[in-house]
Amino acid sequence: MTTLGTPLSPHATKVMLLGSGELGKEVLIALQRLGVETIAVDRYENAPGQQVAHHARTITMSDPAQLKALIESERPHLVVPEIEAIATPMLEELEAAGTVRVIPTARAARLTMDREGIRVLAAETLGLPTSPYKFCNSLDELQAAIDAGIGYPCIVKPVMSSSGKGQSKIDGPADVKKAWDYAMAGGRVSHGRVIVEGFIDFDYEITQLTVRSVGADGQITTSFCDPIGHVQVSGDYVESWQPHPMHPAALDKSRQIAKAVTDNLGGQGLFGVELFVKGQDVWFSEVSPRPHDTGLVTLCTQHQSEFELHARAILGLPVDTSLRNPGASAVIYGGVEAQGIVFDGVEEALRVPDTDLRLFGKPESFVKRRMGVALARAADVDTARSNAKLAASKVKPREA
Ligand SMILES: Nc1ncnc2c1ncn2[C@@H]1O[C@H](COP(=O)(O)OP(=O)(O)OP(=O)(O)O)[C@@H](O)[C@H]1O
Ligand SMILES: NCC(=O)N[C@@H]1O[C@H](COP(=O)([O-])[O-])[C@@H](O)[C@H]1O
Ligand SMILES: [Mg+2]
Repeated sequence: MTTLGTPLSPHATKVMLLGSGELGKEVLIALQRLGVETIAVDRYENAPGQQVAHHARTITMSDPAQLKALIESERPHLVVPEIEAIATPMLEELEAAGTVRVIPTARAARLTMDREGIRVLAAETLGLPTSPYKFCNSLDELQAAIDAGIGYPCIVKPVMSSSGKGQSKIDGPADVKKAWDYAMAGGRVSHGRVIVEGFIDFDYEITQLTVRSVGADGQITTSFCDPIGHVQVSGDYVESWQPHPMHPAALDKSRQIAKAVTDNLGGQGLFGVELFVKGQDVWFSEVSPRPHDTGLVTLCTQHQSEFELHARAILGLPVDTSLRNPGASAVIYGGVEAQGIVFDGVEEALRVPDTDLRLFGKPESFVKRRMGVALARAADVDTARSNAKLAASKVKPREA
């Protein structure tokens, strides 16, 4: 049984988010609605989630000493990683010492912190279908891996990166050095190591949101959301929709893969399992042990968004993963490099029928930084997609 306290009192239930971007902001809001005291941590001041939490802290989360000092001084009941680049071995240490509970588990945070841990677990330990892959520490090793069987086309990614940073496709020998140099410049924490993956020529890709929560019998139970379809450009999501129609056999395989991975990672919370689908074949790509960017669409499609599902699941509360109506999301990029930008066209955007917006409030804009998202609900996914894209296109970020 879960007992919740009163924020800012001696009996508060305290939750600390490590990473407080657009996804964390929505989790923090969901937690606040349940009367949880929240601590938003990020690498820079005024991160989106820091603007809505009870407490804001700014540290280098990849520095184990800083992370330990912060957790020991704040003493949260739960620590919720929201990005990958965290000193996860320190989280394992603190969890093992009984200092804190990490969501979903410290081991899951470590395994998914870089591409190597999760890929080896999925492909080699669990035997799930994935793209062919090899890890490389130098340009020479990369070329050798491609020549020895990965072949062309292939995709190179820094082992530690997200949202497509440092990722590029190699179509032939002329692209190899460019891809290596780009990966070295683009990782979130520079490591000098990349994964090269054989290119999967999929029909479509989905995110299978999967929730591990406590059921009425006190046991962990797994529930699935309707599949989310999405489009990625340069490794970053630009559009998503729910539900994505699927052949029953492909859906069944997707859920078997999602169950196998999330059972192994364990703990409580929501996971975003990324899958490639061609006909009835399904490949595992990667998993976030936390809400997924493509799942922003659930803010307008489900009775409980992926953020509310995460909040409920981690607190041991019941969840409802059912779809309310079809919908879509479309990303709004900054388009400019500037601090404190302004957004024209918000009114025009919201005149598009059945739409909504999230402007994340990031203090600094970059050309390809995600600054907001348009959401649209409709009777069918096609209408929702075109309305979400239309609404997003009306919003014009510019320098103030
Ligand atoms: N082996 C592959 N074959 C074909 N397409 C791929 C492959 N790997 C990645 N992609 C494409 O690039 C996208 C991003 O890849 P991936 O999810 O590995 O990157 P990421 O940086 O972790 O992104 P995010 O953090 O947004 O999930 C995929 O969703 C897919 O569209
Ligand atoms: N694909 C992972 C993802 O979307 N993560 C989201 O982006 C934020 C970082 O944004 P930033 O790079 O603009 O600071 C993260 O904090 C998280 O909310
Ligand atoms: Mg991904």
